[in-house]
Amino acid sequence: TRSTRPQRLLKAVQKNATRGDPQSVISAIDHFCRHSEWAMNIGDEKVVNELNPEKVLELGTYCGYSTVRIARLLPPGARLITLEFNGDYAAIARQVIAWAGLEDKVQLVEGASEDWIPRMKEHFGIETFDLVFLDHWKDRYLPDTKLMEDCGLLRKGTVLLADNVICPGVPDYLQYVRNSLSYKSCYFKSHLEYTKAEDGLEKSVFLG
Ligand SMILES: C[S@@+](CC[C@H](N)C(=O)[O-])C[C@H]1O[C@@H](n2cnc3c(N)ncnc32)[C@H](O)[C@@H]1O
Ligand SMILES: O=C(c1ccccc1)c1ccc(O)c(O)c1[N+](=O)[O-]
Ligand SMILES: [Mg+2]
Repeated sequence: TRSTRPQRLLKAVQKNATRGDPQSVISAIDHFCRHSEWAMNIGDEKVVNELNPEKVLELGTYCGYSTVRIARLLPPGARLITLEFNGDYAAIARQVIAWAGLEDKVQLVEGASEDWIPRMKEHFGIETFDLVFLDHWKDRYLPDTKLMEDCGLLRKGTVLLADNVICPGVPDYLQYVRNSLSYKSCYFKSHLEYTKAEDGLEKSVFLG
């Protein structure tokens, strides 16, 4: 049977990237997406860098591209937990993360955000997160944000970084973080990965 796009993306990484070199993994995936097949990775243009998080939560792993982008910048001891409920994607992502040599910084959990957000404390010993990257199905951004609030996982200063707030768009989430007195929100205009369509990231700081 025909291979899947994530399988072809992984082959491109194993062919073109150097084991243990996260930047070469990122470049190999960007090249694959520009010249072979578009894929829904955040891409190389939508970037916010001034963060120095110790505890990061990523919602939506897919093939692990953004996982590698974030984890490669984490200092020793810092860690990223990434949630992916599609088993096929999770299997590919594990191999991409391993190829980048970042297994020690990343915990990939195969499961749904709504099931695992309430278990962060008892299962991972995480009290609060410094950074949450929202990039899973767009109808989950708002309910999962409220769930994280209810579970006490956000502290004064926690940064929520949301992809695709314009394309495909997340109107209910945007309205919430931009109008809630509990967040200071700002928009980083960019483009939908590997295209000229407008998109951008919304950075929202939880005020407690
Ligand atoms: C856009 S892709 C993630 C892209 C990745 N963050 C990157 O930039 O490389 C969205 C992923 O979220 C996963 N997903 C969607 N809803 C989810 C949920 N509620 N819990 C866990 N994973 C979810 C999908 O299976 C898909 O792999
Ligand atoms: O929803 C799509 C989508 C819709 C239609 C076809 C392909 C992808 C998408 C597009 C760009 C993204 O950065 C992204 O995170 C997603 N997503 O699925 O979460
Ligand atoms: Mg996205």
